Amino acid sequence: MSLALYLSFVAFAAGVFFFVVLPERRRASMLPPGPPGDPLIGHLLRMPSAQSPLVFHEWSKTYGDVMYLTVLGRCIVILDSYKAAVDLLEKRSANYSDRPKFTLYELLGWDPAATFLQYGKQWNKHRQMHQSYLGRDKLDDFRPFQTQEARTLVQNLIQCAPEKYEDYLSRFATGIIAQIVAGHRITSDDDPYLRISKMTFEAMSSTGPPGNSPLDFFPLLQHFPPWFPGAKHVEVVRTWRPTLRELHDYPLRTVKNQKENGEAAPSFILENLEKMEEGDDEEDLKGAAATIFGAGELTTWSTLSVFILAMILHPECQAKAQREIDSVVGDQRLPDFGDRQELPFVECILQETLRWNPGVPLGVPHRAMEDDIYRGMLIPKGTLVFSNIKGMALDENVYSDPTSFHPERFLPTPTGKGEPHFDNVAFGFGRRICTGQYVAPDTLWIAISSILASCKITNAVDEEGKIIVPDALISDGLVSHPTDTRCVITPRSLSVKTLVLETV
Ligand code: HEM
Repeated sequence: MSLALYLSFVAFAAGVFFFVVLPERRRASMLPPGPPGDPLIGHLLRMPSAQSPLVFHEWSKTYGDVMYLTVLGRCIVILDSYKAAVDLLEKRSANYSDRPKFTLYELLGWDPAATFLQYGKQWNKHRQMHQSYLGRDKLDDFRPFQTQEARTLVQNLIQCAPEKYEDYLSRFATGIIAQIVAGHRITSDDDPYLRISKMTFEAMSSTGPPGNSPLDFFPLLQHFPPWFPGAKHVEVVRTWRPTLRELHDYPLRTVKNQKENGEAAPSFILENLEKMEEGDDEEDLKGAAATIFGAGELTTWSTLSVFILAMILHPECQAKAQREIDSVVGDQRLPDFGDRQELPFVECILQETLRWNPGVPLGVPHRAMEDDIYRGMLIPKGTLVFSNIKGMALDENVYSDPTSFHPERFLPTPTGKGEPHFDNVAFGFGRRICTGQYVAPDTLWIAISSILASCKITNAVDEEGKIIVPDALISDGLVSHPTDTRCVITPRSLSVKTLVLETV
């Protein structure tokens, strides 16, 4: 080898070392702490297969509230404290308001959907549509039908067989969303919205949470046959896409017809149809409406199921809330929104339900648009940032005895512990915060207060007469749902039963 060649080789090696290896090492040394991973695949084999929010929370006790993982080269940060989530997702929202690309969900037909759209013009348009219809100033418009649906819910609960309770809780959630989106009131079991929403639920159950399938990691797999390893979701897409498209098409088609016939009730779709201008794409309205179904239904239903589970396991809380309702509302009527301020313990039950088992325990991932430095740690561009909402609920620095269901924690001291309400955590953070953040608590409150006022929730018994105590287990997935809510729901008294059945 000539000297010149040798020197060029040394110069090249030194260049690589100083300009590539050293900066990479320096970057790697600045990454947030996390459990050790494997070469190339990172934490793929170490990712929890179940109850990931709880496992991440345990890991955070060793690695801190900003924890770093990688899976097949994809960087992931888990935020396990409210402070870190606010510091990054709210205070630095200009950098953290993007979402990763959810290839499987897009192919399934969730396109365009505000929840999954990347940060930009189209997301902004959808967000504006949601905010202007679901804003705090619109709550009074929804309260009459929320109240009516809550009355129907208790009528159904006290008359149906126990195995139908979950169906009626789900129907209540669908009923509210159908009213918001399409001005439609559900009155029969074979309502098209019930059918579409049931099928949508089945579709989502067969895919798992967004961003988790091999298609999301390797989008090219969409072009492979379903038998190819990792491409089985191609078949799932084929099976379920028509259902998802029906969820997009049916509401707009129906409201348009009603509008032409002068029969359309006020709704999200009607308001936006009337605002539509030349050149506006109907697909945007379809997507924005379907997203309200997708994001608002299961979350509301699951939270109500958590409430039922809590009441089965904590009859003392149920009795205390009922005493409060009796003293404020009496037994001649059911609670309405005008009573909310006077019922602090019912409010605590709502907050504790949101905290004890948050509906969306790992949030929906945000995506860092540029490199960022936080507390001296590097969060690389492209990192998926998860808020561990469940972890925040279990933060012992904020909530005493956090695994217990203890609504009094929110009451001011000395009666309670003055701990912070959970509705500023449960709905996420920053510019991507849930657009149902105002309407959802109202829906939940009127359902919870109506159930407490009129129903007694007790343990079911098995064939041998033994009391069934459900495990407080929660399903995995984007939205978590109690796995066992077996109970018996009866009217609190004969007079309440008459009142409920006569109230429309
Ligand atoms: C108990 C009920 C609910 C819970 C716990 C919940 C929770 C959440 C959470 C944690 C997020 C992610 C926020 C983030 O990225 O930081 C979210 C997003 C979203 N939620 Fe909800 N939600 C509920 C009900 C609703 C309802 C009733 C609606 C509509 C009426 C709704 C519409 C949305 C939408 C559109 C997004 C995506 C926002 C975006 O990406 O810009 N949610 N929700």
